[in-house]
Amino acid sequence: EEEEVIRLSLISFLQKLSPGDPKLAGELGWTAASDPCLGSWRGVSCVKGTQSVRSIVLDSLRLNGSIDAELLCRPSLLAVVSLRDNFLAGNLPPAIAQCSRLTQLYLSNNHLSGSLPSSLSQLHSLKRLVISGNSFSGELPPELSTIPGLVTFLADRNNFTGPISDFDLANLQQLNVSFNQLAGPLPENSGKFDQSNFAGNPGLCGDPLPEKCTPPPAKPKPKKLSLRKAIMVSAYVLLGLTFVLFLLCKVVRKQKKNSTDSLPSHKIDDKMQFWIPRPTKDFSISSATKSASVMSNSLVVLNPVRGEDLRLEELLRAPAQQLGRGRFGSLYKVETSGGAELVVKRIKDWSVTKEDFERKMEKMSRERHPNILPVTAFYCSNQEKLVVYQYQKNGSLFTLLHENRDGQSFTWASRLNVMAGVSSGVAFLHQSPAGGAVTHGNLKSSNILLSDSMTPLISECGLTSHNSSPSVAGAGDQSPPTDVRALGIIFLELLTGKSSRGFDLVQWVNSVVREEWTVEVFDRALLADSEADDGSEGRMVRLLKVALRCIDLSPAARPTAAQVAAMVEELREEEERSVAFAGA
Ligand SMILES: Nc1ncnc2c1ncn2[C@@H]1O[C@H](COP(=O)(O)OP(=O)(O)OP(=O)(O)O)[C@@H](O)[C@H]1O
Repeated sequence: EEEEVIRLSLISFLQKLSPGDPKLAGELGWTAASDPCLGSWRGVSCVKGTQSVRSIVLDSLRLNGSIDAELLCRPSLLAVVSLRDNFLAGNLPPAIAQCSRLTQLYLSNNHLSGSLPSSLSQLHSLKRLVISGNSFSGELPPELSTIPGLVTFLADRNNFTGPISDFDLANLQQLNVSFNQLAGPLPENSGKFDQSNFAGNPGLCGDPLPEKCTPPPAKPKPKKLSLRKAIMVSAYVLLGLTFVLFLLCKVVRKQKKNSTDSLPSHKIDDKMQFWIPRPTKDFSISSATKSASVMSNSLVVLNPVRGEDLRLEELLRAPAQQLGRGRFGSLYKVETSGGAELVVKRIKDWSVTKEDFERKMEKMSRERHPNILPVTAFYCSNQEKLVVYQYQKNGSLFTLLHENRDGQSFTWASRLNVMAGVSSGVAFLHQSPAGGAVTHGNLKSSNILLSDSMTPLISECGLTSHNSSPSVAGAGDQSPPTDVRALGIIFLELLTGKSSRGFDLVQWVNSVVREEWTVEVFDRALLADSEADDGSEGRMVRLLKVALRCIDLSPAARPTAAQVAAMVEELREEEERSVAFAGA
């Protein structure tokens, strides 16, 4: 009964959010006949193992209606509501206080107006309230700051007026009230925030703003003058913004052009083709055929594939599909006549000698680690260096994060497992006991593959030279701290859900963190993850800090991969304990 009431309430809530689009509920799978907790309701997740809705995330859906809080608050354990980047209008109804378990409320970038209901202060569990970019007006209710657990309050770009001197900032970790019409002295403790969080309020004064509050109030100026000033300031701001926008457009256009220029070969060609069809000076099909018997003897099989007698000749003749052409050569998917699916990396332009290469491959075959993709076989002559791996049908971490179209969610716990696995694999490479460390040199999310059981496997280990001699091309790139930096970027991709291809992820994360908007960097999918409890968010922030240390500009300041692995493992164990505890 109760469940049905909740279902119908939520459907009506959604209908009121999108009055112009009656089909939306159906499109999102919100039907009275289906269960919100069985995964068919998009944007809804439930408390693990229960029928209780925990979060509702309906960002960027062009919703243009209004919020009916009474309908929204029916599920008694509702903790997260996110309706960002829509066109919602009307006010935030006082009945929002009925969502008594609410911890996070995100309403930024809508057209909401009216004053904030003071009943918000009854939300004792509220931790984050984000209402930036709306048209809210009136005073900020000071009671809001008495919610003990409130750590984030972002209300920039609204029309709030009046004083905020009664605000208690002791517990707040993130605050932004910039670009409103607030006035008067700033509250105590404001100095712990950057002044940009108060900017754009001409009437505010006191630390950290440059305007001092001490001088007696100046004679009130005639209204006309201040209006003129305001118009002038707005004109300047508008002019500035237009200029910045213009620059941004240019940069984006340039980046787009660069990325298409430099990566045409990443397009996967579906046509099956013979994979060494082009006769080259040193190596042609005819020369390959002529010496095939010699060559088949020299394919070194390190990890036999069951039921297959792998021979070079067959590899060369098998139909192949080019998967990519990267910095270190081309990659082909090959299917043998016995049905084995393999990939062959054909290494090009590589300065390492045949002996070095063989030594490296054999060393890699002795050193096994659960997160390192083993080399199946390799071939090495003066003209060709080939490395054969098993094809991993679950693809790479890059694909899973950035090209996963079937909406299957990549949970916080699995991301944490990937981070633990990858850092442990890199630490192993760097410390490998069997004579000399190996640096990867080309670590990135497309080189992390996922096994059948979704275990992360680092591919292409030992393919780059770790010789630090400056005479080796690109050797400057190849040091353990460079791998650690790459590890940091992979962590950032996992935490933000954003790709670092054609996008300066590091710069973006740094800018968001500098503005003290830390939580805004996280992937929204993580927000909706029903298994991620309140403690998980703290662990996300700690991992973000680990990632930021990994990408420190000074290589000497970065932690070692082993230290990273230990930190991640600790967080992973904590997460497991908390899930076990919650389930108990
Ligand atoms: N063993 C494998 N199984 C399945 N897919 C793979 C395997 N190895 C690589 N891939 C995928 O094939 C694609 C092409 O790989 P390739 O190594 O050529 O590209 P890259 O990683 O971008 O370049 P590079 O490593 O040379 O810098 C990538 O998306 C990669 O994730």
